[in-house]
Amino acid sequence: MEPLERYRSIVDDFDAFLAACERPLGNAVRVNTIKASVERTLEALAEEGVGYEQADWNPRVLDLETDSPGSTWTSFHGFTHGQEEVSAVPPVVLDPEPGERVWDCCAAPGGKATQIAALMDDRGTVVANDNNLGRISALRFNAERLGATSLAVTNADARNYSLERFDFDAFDRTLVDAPCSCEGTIRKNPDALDNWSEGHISSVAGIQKGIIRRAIQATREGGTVVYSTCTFAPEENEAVVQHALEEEDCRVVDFDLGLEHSPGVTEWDGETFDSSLEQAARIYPHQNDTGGFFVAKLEVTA
Ligand SMILES: C[S@@+](CC[C@H](N)C(=O)[O-])C[C@H]1O[C@@H](n2cnc3c(N)ncnc32)[C@H](O)[C@@H]1O
Repeated sequence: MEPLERYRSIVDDFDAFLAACERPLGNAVRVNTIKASVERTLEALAEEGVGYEQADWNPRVLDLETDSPGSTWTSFHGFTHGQEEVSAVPPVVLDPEPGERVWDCCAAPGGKATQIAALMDDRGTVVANDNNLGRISALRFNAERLGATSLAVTNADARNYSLERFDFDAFDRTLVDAPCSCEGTIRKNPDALDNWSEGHISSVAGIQKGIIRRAIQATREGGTVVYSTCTFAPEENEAVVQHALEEEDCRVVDFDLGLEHSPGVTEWDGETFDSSLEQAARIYPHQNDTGGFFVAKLEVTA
C-alpha cells in the first residue's frame, strides 16, 4: 500500500480509502441484454439458487453471492459477463445510441466493448481494437459468447490508427479505456502494486497521451470521447486530458453518475490543470465499496 501514500493530499478520508483498498471485492457481473433481459436473468439466477444484489446506480450490474460467477448457468449461456462494478461506468458515460459508429480503441478482453454493443441494442458498429494479439483472442471469444454481432475486431496501435479500411471518416463516439498502472485494481488483484514505479507511470502516461490524441482526431465534430483508467495517478488521468485540451480541439463536459465520486483534481505536483477537469470523476474504493476508476468525458469541437 506504500505507493498509495502519495495520494494522501487528494483523497478525502484517506484512512477509509486505505482500509477499503485492503478489502477483497465482491463478485460482480453485468447482465448482457443482447441475450436476456434483466428480468429473465434474475429469474434464471433464482432458479439456480444464486443470490444477487442489484447496483443502485445500474440495474444491469449485479453482485453475485457465489465465489465462481463464471460457472453459473447464466454465465454459461452468456446472460451475464463477469465485470467489476466500476468497470461498467465508462460505457454508460459514453452513452452510445443504436446505429452509431463507436470506436473502443483499447478494447481487449472486451468487457466494455460488449457492454457498448448491448447499450446500442447490438445495432450499429462497434470497432473493438487492441494492439495485443494475445488479448484479441479473449475479445473475440467474449464477443461470440455474448452474441455481440455489431462488433468488428481490429489489431493495431491506437496511436496511429488508420480509418482507411472504413467507408466513413470519423466515429460518433470513442472510448479510450487506457492501459495504465492499475492502482485501482488492488482489491481484485493484491499484487497490483508489486511492480509499481514512478518511471512506469511516466512511460504509460506518454502512451496514454498518444492514444487520447488519436481518439479525438478520429471522432467527428460534436462527437464524444470518454477517457478512463483504473488508476489514481493524476499523471495518467487529469494530466493526460490536459494534454488533449492543449493539443486537440475538444472540451471537458459534465455527466451524471449515480455513484458517489470526487471531482478531478486541478493541481498536482506543481502542475495546474484546467478548471473544467473538476467535471471528471474520481471513483475511490471507499465511496461505493468498488474498485478505483477515473472517467472524463470530452466533446470534440471545431
Ligand atoms: C485497461 S485494458 C482495456 C480493457 C477493456 N477496455 C475491457 O473493458 O475489457 C487496456 C488495453 O489497452 C491495450 N493497449 C495498450 N497499448 C495500446 C495501444 N497503443 N493501442 C491499442 N491498444 C493498446 C492493452 O493491450 C489492453 O488490452
